[in-house]
Amino acid sequence: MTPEIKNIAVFTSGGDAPGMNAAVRAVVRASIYYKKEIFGIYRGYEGMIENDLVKLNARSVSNIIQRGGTILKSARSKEFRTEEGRAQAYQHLKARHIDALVAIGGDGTFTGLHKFYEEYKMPVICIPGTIDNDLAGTDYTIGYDTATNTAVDAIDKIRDTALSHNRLFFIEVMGRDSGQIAINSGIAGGAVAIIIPEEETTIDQLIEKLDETARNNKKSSLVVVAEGGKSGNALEIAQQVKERYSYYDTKVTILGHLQRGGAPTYFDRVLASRMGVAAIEGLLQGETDVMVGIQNGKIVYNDFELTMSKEKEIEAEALRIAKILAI
Ligand SMILES: Nc1ncnc2c1ncn2[C@@H]1O[C@H](COP(=O)(O)OP(=O)(O)OP(=O)(O)O)[C@@H](O)[C@H]1O
Ligand SMILES: O=P(O)(O)OC[C@H]1O[C@](O)(CO)[C@@H](O)[C@@H]1O
Ligand SMILES: [Mg+2]
Repeated sequence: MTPEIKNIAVFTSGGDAPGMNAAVRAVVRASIYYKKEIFGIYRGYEGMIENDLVKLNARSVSNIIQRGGTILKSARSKEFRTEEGRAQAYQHLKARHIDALVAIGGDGTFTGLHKFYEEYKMPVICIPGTIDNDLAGTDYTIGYDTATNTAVDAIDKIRDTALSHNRLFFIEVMGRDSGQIAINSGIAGGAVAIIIPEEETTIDQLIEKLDETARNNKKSSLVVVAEGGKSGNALEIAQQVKERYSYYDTKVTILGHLQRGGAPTYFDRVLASRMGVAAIEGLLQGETDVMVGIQNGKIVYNDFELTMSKEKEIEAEALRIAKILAI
């Protein structure tokens, strides 16, 4: 029989994402509801290795549901990738009588958590908190909705200038190796082309599309580019297009980290609240080495292999309509 869980620790890891605070709040309050002690680890795996944790109570998470970033801070820890680093983290957790972990982060965070579980068999559960929405097994990750809305807002503003000056803008959005933000901000922002890592778009194809729409009387255009695409980043793509196609005055805007900040949308707050409660309930029911997910509106628990063995696909429907609408 698995020993009873009494002391739980929660942390945020990888890139911060809007809604992480709402998830921390839900984890803390659900733990207290189920009469468990709850601790917060600062700076993700880095804080675990450095024994940087504090006991939390219901008031520790007051007034954070609406805030971007993460009150627990976040980090990318090189040391946790090593056996020695993870051993040190385990020693500290053991000394503090921590007997279960809730991680809020992306694919990297879940990978580290899985390794830790395999080595020490401490019950662990992951909540997907990343703007990238790049985890299979969940329709949405916390922060993705907010980040995509931020991108759309920026695209709308750039459109004003594109229209006023008859320009072609390449707008780079975030998503390490993932076109999720790009595809949906591109559709919502009315992009003429959306370049994503999951689908090859050659410079020839892009110029052909721009030319076709220009012949259709289009005077300005927006191209949304996901970072890390096969044809290069937005600057490189824009340069290649500029060299061969001079119809437009071409500009590039990289949205960067502004997509990670800001108040979470209602969607991310509710998602984070549901997932936070589900993480604690799952742990207490014996779920371990799993990620909480949401599929067709219902909470699910997916094991590590299932989550990581497949790439999250871009919906074929989204790709199809993006092309139909760009004429
Ligand atoms: N293979 C691994 N082994 C051990 N730990 C890992 C591994 N991969 C990642 N981690 C740990 O997880 C941390 C977070 O991973 P990463 O930086 O990839 O961000 P993420 O969780 O994927 O979030 P995001 O992509 O949104 O920034 C890493 O800094 C590292 O400490
Ligand atoms: O600059 P940082 O913090 O390393 O993060 C950049 C990466 O983090 C992400 O935003 C995910 O949080 C990726 O899309 C991006 O490549
Ligand atoms: Mg990641």
